[in-house]
Amino acid sequence: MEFIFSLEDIASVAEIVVAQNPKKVILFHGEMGAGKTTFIKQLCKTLGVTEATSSPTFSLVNEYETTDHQTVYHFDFYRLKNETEALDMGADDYFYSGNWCFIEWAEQIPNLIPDEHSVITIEVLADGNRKLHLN
Ligand SMILES: Nc1ncnc2c1ncn2[C@@H]1O[C@H](COP(=O)(O)OP(=O)(O)OP(=O)(O)O)[C@@H](O)[C@H]1O
Repeated sequence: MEFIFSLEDIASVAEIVVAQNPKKVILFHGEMGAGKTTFIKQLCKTLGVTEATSSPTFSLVNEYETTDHQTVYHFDFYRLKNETEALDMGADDYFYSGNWCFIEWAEQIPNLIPDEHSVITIEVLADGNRKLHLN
């Protein structure tokens, strides 16, 4: 499933993505600045996170609660040194907890990703719009 969208349409794209019943562990692929964090923030809103969301670039993970008491974890492994560091912060426990796990730079932890996951790839188009692919 593929969408082309700007920031104006991001909420409707996030709604469609959630309606597709993706796996709860979702890997986000895309170059720096592609819009991974922006889309994850929107997904959080769509799921019912009301508090402000920010990038977990330094903390590795941020945790949010939705109004209907679902838990959402947002990971950014860009600065991770090795997979051991991810195990030390309890990555396994998070990934198999049954909660939403949105993971940026999962390429850094190839051996820790559960088999059951979805992938969202975001690409920047020449006109500045984004192309999102869900599988
Ligand atoms: N769908 C979109 N249409 C237009 N601009 C967008 C879209 N999504 C994000 N942007 C813009 O792209 C910029 C980078 O977005 P963002 O920080 O989410 O990228 P990222 O992929 O998370 O980057 P990084 O890997 O550095 O964390 C922001 O200025 C944001 O407003």
